[in-house]
Amino acid sequence: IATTDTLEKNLTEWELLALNSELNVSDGHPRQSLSAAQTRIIADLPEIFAQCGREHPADIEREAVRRYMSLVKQSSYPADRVLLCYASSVAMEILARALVLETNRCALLHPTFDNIPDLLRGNGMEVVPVGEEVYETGILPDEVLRNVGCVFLTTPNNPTGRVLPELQLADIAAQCREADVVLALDTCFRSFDTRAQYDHYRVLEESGCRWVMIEDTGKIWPMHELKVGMLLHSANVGLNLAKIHSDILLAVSPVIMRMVDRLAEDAASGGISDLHAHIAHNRSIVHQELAGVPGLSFPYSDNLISVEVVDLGERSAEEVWEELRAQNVFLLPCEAFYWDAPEEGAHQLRISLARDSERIRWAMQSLAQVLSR
Ligand SMILES: N=C(N)NC[C@@H](O)CC(=O)C(=O)O
Repeated sequence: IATTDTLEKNLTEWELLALNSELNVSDGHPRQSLSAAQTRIIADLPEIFAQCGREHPADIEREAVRRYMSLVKQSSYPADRVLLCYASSVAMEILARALVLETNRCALLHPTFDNIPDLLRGNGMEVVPVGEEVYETGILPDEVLRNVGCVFLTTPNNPTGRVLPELQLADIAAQCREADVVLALDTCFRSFDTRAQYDHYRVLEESGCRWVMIEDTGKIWPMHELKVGMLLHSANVGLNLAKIHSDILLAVSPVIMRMVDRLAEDAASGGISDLHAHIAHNRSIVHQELAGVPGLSFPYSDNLISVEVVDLGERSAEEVWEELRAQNVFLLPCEAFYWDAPEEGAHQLRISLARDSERIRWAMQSLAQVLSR
């Protein structure tokens, strides 16, 4: 029985319930222990803080962005068209505020994390769904393309992990160019999947379409929300993004930017492959611990991002969530990812894999025990 506090929750409100709990495998923010190299970087924060008093912020920002983009192999990013934000959701809010001055309808990938449609709708936009099949076909439905001012795609997608391949990006960008529609990409999870690391900016710039890209360090490193969102755009985007950005902030902290620089440097010299191995190991723990439970399935098996979805078959995800909550274990019900057809997620729970492995094991042992009742 859904208690009053579980009705009509957005995903982040579900995640808030888990935030101060013993076993939070709900939100996709990294909470695993630091590596030795990351511990050294944190120990250097006093020196990093002192450097920020001696160096120009622009130099620190430029170097950190360069290092991050090098890590995710984006060599053609426009270094002079980067707006830094406190979070990728701030970048999304800026985009939504700019878009609504030119169009009142946006096409958005379905399913995806619900703060995206909520931010668009909160700015007065109507949001129409586009299925993940466009990641295979590279073809946007004409009835969609002719009736929106923006197409917004998440790649890798959350929670499915589906990646928009290079050829399909090129085809979609060409369609957006021809229809004079802004193409926006949210790539928050791209560091987990090398299939999402072809040079997107070269493809976008070559297409000539009006494009906006959102990058995010918040899903990569366990920095207690010390992170940066990046909003990049084409020269011809024709949206007053910089002006709206200036309404919202002057600058992100150079301390965070220098920290990101150091973390990206370590990641490029082995840290990111260690992270991939850790996530893969945690995914295998999920599959091992649930192997004996009848009626379950993992619908997104080729997913490489730091989450895993389990389909409970006939079982209600919210009822199982409640039983787990009684044991202080928190997963994430998936209904709200399916923002245009919630029933499609009514039997799915998402597990965040960016945790220490024993926590994943405990949480899955609790889930197996609840499901075998
Ligand atoms: N602004 C919001 N609502 N942030 C939450 C978001 O970062 C969590 C997320 O993306 C995930 O759990 O997969």
